[in-house]
Amino acid sequence: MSRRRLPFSLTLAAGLTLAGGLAATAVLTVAVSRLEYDNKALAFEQGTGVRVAALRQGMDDAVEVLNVTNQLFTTVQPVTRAQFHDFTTPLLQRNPYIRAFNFHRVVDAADRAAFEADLRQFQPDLVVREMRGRARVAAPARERYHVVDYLEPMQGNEAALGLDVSQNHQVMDALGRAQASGRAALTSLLQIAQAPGAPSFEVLMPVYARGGRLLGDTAAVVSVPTLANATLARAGLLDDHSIQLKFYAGGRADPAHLAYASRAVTSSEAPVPLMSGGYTGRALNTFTVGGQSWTVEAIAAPSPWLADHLGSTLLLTGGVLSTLLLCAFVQAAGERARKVQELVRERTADLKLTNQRLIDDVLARKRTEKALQESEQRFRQLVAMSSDWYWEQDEEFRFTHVTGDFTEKSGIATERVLGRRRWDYVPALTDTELGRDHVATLEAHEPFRNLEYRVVDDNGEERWFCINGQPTFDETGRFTGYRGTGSDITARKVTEQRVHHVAQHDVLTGLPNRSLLQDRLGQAVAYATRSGHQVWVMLIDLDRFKYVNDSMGHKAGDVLLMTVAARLRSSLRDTDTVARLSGDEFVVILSEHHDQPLTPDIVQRVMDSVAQPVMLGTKEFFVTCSIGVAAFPSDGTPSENLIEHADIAMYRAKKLGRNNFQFYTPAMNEESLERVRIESALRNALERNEFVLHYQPQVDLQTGRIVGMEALIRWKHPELGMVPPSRFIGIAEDTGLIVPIGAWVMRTACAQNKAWHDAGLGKLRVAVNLSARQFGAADLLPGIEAVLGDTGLDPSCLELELTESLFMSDVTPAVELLHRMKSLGVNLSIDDFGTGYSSFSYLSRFPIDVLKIDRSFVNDITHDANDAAIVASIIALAHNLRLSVIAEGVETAEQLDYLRHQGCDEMQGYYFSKPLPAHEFEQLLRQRRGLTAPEDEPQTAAA
Ligand SMILES: Nc1nc2c(ncn2[C@@H]2O[C@H](COP(=O)(O)O[C@H]3[C@@H](O)[C@H](n4cnc5c(=O)[nH]c(N)nc54)O[C@@H]3COP(=O)(O)O)[C@@H](O)[C@H]2O)c(=O)[nH]1
Repeated sequence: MSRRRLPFSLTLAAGLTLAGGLAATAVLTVAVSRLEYDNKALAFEQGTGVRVAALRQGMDDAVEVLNVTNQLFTTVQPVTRAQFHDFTTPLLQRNPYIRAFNFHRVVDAADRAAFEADLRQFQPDLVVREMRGRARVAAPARERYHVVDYLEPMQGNEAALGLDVSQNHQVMDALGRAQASGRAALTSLLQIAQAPGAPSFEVLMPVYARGGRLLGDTAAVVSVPTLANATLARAGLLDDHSIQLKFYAGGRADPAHLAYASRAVTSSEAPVPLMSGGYTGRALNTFTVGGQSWTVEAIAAPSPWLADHLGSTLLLTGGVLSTLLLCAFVQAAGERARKVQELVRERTADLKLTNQRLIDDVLARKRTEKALQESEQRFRQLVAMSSDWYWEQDEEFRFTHVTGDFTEKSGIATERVLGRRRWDYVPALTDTELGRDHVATLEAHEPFRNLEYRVVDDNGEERWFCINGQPTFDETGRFTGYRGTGSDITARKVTEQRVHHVAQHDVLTGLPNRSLLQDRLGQAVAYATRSGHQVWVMLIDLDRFKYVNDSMGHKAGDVLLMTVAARLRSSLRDTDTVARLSGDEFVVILSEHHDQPLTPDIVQRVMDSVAQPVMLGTKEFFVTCSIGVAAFPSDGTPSENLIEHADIAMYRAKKLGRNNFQFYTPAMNEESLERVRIESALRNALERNEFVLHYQPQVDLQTGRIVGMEALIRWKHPELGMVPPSRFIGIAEDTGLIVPIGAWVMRTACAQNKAWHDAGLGKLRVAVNLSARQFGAADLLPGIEAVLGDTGLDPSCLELELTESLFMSDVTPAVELLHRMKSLGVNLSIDDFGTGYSSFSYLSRFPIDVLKIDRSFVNDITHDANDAAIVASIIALAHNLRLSVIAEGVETAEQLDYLRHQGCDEMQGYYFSKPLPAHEFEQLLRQRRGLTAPEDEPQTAAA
């Protein structure tokens, strides 16, 4: 069998079987189909012949009946009406297709009247008539008439009585033919007056008198459909519709002369279209009766295709199915053969491959054995060279072998190990989760990697080992123990511990850093939650540390921090945590124990320990701190906010003058939030141009004239509204924002003053507040110089207001700085004088020009003798030192009066005017308003 394949995986043999089978089926089907057609044609031909013969017989029978009737007139002369009736009545009953028998009598013109009179016994007024169109009219006078005289049956045929047919060509033509042939003759199809629409013909035979004279003729009116149905019924074919018959008068199938048509198969009886297409035969037969030709058209009724081709269809179906089955069988047989061949081929290839592999395996095994020997040798050499050792254990995890240099590498004698389990000589292993996991791993016979544990070696020194192990099994799969390697990782561990310590501790002080602090805080909170005890978090911030750092150098700052760290540590219990958060900020975690309750004394103790004098170089230095305390859970602080709340409390402590401690309260949080809000808005205020300056006049008490003004900043915030300086100056100082803001104030105030000078409004002096941060800024002097240079303001018209606190820490550098400022030509004044240290000694060393008496003293001079005395003393002191004095916060005439009497030089206060926007202040100048002279009091010009 060929192995070639046809498309769609059909084998060639199956393809040939399919093609041959289908071809044979086709040939046989065509042959059988042809036979079926021939049978059908023969049956049609026979059926047609039977039907034509039956019809012809019917016609002949009709002629014969007429011949019988005509015999009556030949035999009996004259025949009476009654005789005619008696003779024809049984004939009519036997032959229902005969509609009527007639006797056409020949009537001469002379006999017409008598004839008509005779007829009137049947119908009154009857005359000889003829057909004109569809109407019957009296026949006109003619030589001879051919009138219907006897008529049977009369009933239903009355219309024909007395009818002259001499003008009817068909009747007269048939009569002529009958006379000529001596045999009955047929008319063609007639329309009968009494039955219009029913195709009929007449068969006629002449009647002669004994002398040979024509008396008339006998006629039978025959209904063709009745005749045809009767004859077909007689032949048993009336209900057989396999052939439709059409019966025409004449020699051809002319529809105009159709006399009869048998019933055709209706549409409901027709075969369904899919099955239609059977035999379609048609045949024409012509015969002559009574001298008249008749044509019969036979049409085979449509029949289902399947009925006509049942045999061939079955043959085709059977042939195709058999072919397909045979084809499938051949295909399956072919497939099976092919698979067997493929299998044989694959098996052969597999065998070859297996064989090759066996050969390769043998070679590989030899190579492996050799490599193993080499590897073993290398391994021994490597182990000897490396810092690792190799070990083996039995199925009970007892050491059975360690490499020779184990003791040298591990510091442990082999006797301490062999025959024992690992945890026998490292008992701590079973006390830890790591050790317990390890034992579980061994019992599960699973490999393990990088197990690190601590060992004490034979010299009592702590070492760290790292081991890896692999379970071993014999050839039956039984567990036989473990083997693996070990190494001494002590050096790495020490380094790791160092790194870990560094990562969690502050390098300078050695205290825990922020990261470790968080761990400890978590533990403390967990303990407090479990035990129901308190945890206090203290945030400690050194007061004025920045000053030490800036003025004495970072080394001094570091010494201070280390000293404070040591003091904090020693003032607390070992169980408390002291951590350095950042810079000069420390955090202490105090955990309460049932025998050691937490009290504010502990906080005070911490403060006291910090406040001890510190030697920085050769100088003794006093440092204080501010402490905020947050308590968990008593003050409601969530654990994650403890440091934050301690910070808020610490800030409050700072605000309250430093060197004190505060416990956190929720109200502080509000302040803190407000502070955060202000702080974030403040950062953008300058660039958004939200600041303006107001100017408050300073008035000479002798002349009553405005001699200067203090520039006071105002912040117009789009949402917060007008924010007073008391709400943001402190924050600006803390955040350092005061430096750029202060620079803006100085530049704006100088520019404005110069503009008023240029406008001819007097050579006024403008006072600008200088904050601590500005005072400490490195670019203070160049900044002032630049402003004066840029605005062109005379330096003597600028006054810088400083507070005493700026010089309190270390006077010497402050004096130097003031001298350098003074050398620029500006005026210097001490603001809020009397509220700070007010050390008279430094006043003599400072190059200042003005003392500004704080408004808290001025406020009470009229009803507090002390304040009045202080104010008088300040004025006297200033004058002694050749300083000018200005009193601020003057609100009443009484205050003004007292100040004047004490010789105060100038005043500033609501009594004369509140701080005013620039344009309003300018109006004041233009109006040249001033205080009235002392003798003219009360004054006139409060704003
Ligand atoms: N570093 C800077 N500090 C500034 C600047 N502008 C203002 N400030 C400081 O803010 C504090 C509050 O100032 P302010 O609300 O403007 O109050 C000043 C006057 O309005 C007020 N004053 C003046 N006369 C009277 C009075 O008769 N009665 C009364 N109750 N208050 C009065 O005193 C404030 C001026 O004080 P002082 O500076 O001490 O002369 C305040 O400390 C400002 O210093 C700035 O630009 N930079």
